[in-house]
Amino acid sequence: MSYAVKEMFLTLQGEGRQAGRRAVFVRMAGCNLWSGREEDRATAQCRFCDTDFVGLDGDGGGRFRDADALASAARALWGDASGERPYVVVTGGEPLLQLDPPLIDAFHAAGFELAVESNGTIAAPPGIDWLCISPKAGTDVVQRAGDELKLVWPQPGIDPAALEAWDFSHHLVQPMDGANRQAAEDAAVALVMERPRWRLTLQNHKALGLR
Ligand SMILES: C[S@@+](CC[C@H](N)C(=O)[O-])C[C@H]1O[C@@H](n2cnc3c(N)ncnc32)[C@H](O)[C@@H]1O
Ligand SMILES: Nc1nc2[nH]cc(C(=O)O)c2c(=O)[nH]1
Ligand code: SF4
Ligand SMILES: [Mg+2]
Repeated sequence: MSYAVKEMFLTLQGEGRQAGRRAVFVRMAGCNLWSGREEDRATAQCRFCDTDFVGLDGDGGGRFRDADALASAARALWGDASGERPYVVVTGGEPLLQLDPPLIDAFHAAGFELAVESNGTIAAPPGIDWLCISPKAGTDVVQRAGDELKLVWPQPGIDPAALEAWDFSHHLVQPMDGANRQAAEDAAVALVMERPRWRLTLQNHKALGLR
């Protein structure tokens, strides 16, 4: 099958337990919880998105005819830096709309360790090396196991205590960026102080002016 990619770039992973790590980001186009159009935001299932995932027009974006073409473009972005296994983060949009077993195999064949950032409403295929799930209030999260659960906070309608029962190695809380970011940071710190299972994660790339 072919793959619709908004953009592809080399940066540092900004968020979560792998923050600070050199990574190729592959941002898949499209999401199942929002059209990506501002006029639809107020009625979308996910209303706080900080990302443009519409179209194929970003740097390194396009329609890739098959899995090998996409994986080798990502591998070229990594370059010849040695000493660590190349690391790719597939995000979006919602990457599990498109990430299928042939693409997972192609990333591995290209030498990558594969991380995925997903909203958890689509079951993850096997073979992902690092799975981050970020639940959205009011949605049916079917993927309740993985490596890290990244809760954007505050989200009325989500009970952090209930999420502690899900099968994740790390429980992270990330302040919601937007008009109320200061209040969101305060709320995220308060959650950690109340429930020590949770650790704070900040969006380092934004503070650093990276993508
Ligand atoms: C743009 S989403 C793409 C992956 C997937 N659709 C998801 O939601 O997990 C990447 C990450 O950014 C987080 N995110 C989106 N908007 C945010 C915001 N306004 N503040 C903080 N994190 C946000 C998401 O929760 C997710 O963890
Ligand atoms: N540097 C950087 N780190 C990130 N971690 C998760 C991101 C995402 O949008 O999925 C992201 C992103 O957009 N940029
Ligand atoms: S699910 Fe992810 S990509 Fe989709 S609108 Fe929400 S944050 Fe954005
Ligand atoms: Mg982002």
